[in-house]
Amino acid sequence: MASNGGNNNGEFSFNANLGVVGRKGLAKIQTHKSKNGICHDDSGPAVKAQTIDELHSLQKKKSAPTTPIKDAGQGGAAFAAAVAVAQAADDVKQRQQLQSISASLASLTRETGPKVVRGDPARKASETPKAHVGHHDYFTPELSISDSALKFTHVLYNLSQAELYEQAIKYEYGSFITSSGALATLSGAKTGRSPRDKRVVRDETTEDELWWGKGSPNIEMDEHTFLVNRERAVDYLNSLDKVFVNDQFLNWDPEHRIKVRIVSARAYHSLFMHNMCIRPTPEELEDFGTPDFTIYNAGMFPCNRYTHYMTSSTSIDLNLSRREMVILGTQYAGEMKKGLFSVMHYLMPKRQILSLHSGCNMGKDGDVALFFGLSGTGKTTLSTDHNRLLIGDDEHCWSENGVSNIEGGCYAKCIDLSRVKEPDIWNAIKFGTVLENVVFDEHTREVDYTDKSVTENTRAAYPIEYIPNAKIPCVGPHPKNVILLACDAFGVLPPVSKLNLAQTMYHFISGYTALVAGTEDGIKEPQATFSACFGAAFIMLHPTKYAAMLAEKMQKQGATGWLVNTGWSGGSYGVGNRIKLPYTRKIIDAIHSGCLLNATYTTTEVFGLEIPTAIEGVPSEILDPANTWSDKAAHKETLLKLAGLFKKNFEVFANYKIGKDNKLTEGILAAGPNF
Ligand SMILES: Nc1ncnc2c1ncn2[C@@H]1O[C@H](COP(=O)(O)OP(=O)(O)OP(=O)(O)O)[C@@H](O)[C@H]1O
Ligand SMILES: O=C([O-])CC(=O)C(=O)O
Ligand SMILES: [Ca+2]
Ligand SMILES: [Mn+2]
Repeated sequence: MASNGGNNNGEFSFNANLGVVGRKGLAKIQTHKSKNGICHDDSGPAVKAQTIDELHSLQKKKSAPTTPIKDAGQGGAAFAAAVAVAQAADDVKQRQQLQSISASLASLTRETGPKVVRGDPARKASETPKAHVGHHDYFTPELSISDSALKFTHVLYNLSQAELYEQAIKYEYGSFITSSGALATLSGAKTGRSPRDKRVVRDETTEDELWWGKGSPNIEMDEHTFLVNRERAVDYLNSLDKVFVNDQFLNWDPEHRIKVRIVSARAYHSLFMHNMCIRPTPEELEDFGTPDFTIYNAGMFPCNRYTHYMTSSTSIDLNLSRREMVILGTQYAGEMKKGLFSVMHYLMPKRQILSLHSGCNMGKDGDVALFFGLSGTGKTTLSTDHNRLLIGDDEHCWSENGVSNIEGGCYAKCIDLSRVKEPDIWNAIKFGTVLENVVFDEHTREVDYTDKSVTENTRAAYPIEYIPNAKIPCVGPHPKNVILLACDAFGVLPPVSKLNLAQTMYHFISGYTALVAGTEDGIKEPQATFSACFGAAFIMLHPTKYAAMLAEKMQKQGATGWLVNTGWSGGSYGVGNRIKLPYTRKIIDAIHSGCLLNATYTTTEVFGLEIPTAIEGVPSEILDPANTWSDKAAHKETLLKLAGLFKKNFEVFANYKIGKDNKLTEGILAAGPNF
């Protein structure tokens, strides 16, 4: 620098002699003239465009037509005619699609739905491929009697992951691409579900069918209030520049597939559901028709606190007869996933199919295992097993045909995620995956999975095929093993126990887990949670209905029940430690292989659980918790305390009949702790 521009003082200056800046202004730059005297910037071939806009329009080609062109003969005229027919059919279908979306978005008090247009309102006219400007690109209802009906609603319909990334990054505050290619998003003020804001319309039908009252997750609301909230959500969505619409499926069993439509305000929500529901093929989408169920997700837009029943600014409202759900005042995407799960908990039992809050995988020989458990107990972690085929991680159906996954994706907890311990989940966090509420380095975009700054409930939502050994289609034969997972922070339940049918039912109905409450200081006592059927927040009928179905199916198929404690060992939280994941995996391996079925067992006091004396790869002394506590008196005291909590919880079920005869009921009541 100093040699060609510096002066003696080390300051920077221009030297006029160098010809860069002259006193009379800029010096002329000499260019080499070519033979004909015309100057060229480059020597490559020219682009086939006259303008910048035209150049950009060349970048994207129209997606392949989804209607297969049949009878396309060799002759040019015949081919052209076939193309025209196919295009006309395409036009009709696309117009029907838009009409259906307009109907979904219709206000119930106005005559017609909004005018809907396909595509991003920000899309430049010049970017619109010519072929797209057919009459199917928009849908205008006949009547326009209000200002809101005059406005167009832009619909971003079943966008791809890449398109949704662009939408999120351009328009949604808090969206970033992480170093592994996942989309990091923030779910806003809510980083978990709001069960106390979930309401169900109580009408003549649901009055008798559903479980109401103490212990039930179904908080009632009336039809009118539902319609008020529905109108609020629909008006909000129609007031936006654009809405996202996903048309997808639930349930891999083709006989019992449900068509769902999700209307949402955020690309994050659309991408989440794209990953979590079953993705239709282009052909299936063309013939989608009218959805069986529709979600209106208004996200951050709150409910009106002056509306009857509203006790916060969040409301998640389910109307089974209208087959609709409205979400107001929460952006937590899990509400959509679990809202649809509630719907399945209503629809499937009506068809004699059992809906299950469980993970599911299958061995190479076709042996299927279910993993029940409350949030954080290990359904996703343990069903994702490199040696087995993953059928699904969270929601399944058990029918006469066997098992089927309800979803098309997985939703893994990410807190303290380790590449070594959970390699398949780690590798699934790549392009297309939604990463909720994680913290990352501002420069490298490297995620720090140990960071709980936003929440402890950090999550990754990815399509199931991101797990290399996913079983696609996600169906399997009848289960051989039914594993009940409990994360016992009291540290008194054995790492594994073999259950008889009555015990399996007892623990299924109890639905126990105990986690350490939150991350607040000073909490030393684990908090026991009992959630019937390991998913009380999602069931719609009385727990005994699901329990009776499970008992019947397990009995018929000869499935074995197991209770696995993925929680504490060697003392309660604070003294002991969480059982090492590799040990739990060894225990699960022994269940799958059949080894554990033929092991030697002893029976524990109080809970009367059968525990094995040895398992390959697991230190034998940890198999009986009584051995691992140094303070024996504290162990006995804690054991009795937990047994008391079980007993108290089960009192409400004592008056219910389970199954066809009373034998099962009596057996189940006797299968609990004895002290
Ligand atoms: N011994 C263990 N067994 C299973 N999981 C363990 C164990 N020790 C630690 N963990 C951790 O516990 C968590 C289990 O979470 P997981 O996502 O599997 O829960 P889940 O049952 O699928 O819950 P949800 O229904 O909320 O999705 C994971 O973060 C896992 O790493
Ligand atoms: O629903 C959620 O947000 C997470 C989940 O899977 C559960 O709680 O069972
Ligand atoms: Ca899970
Ligand atoms: Mn779950």
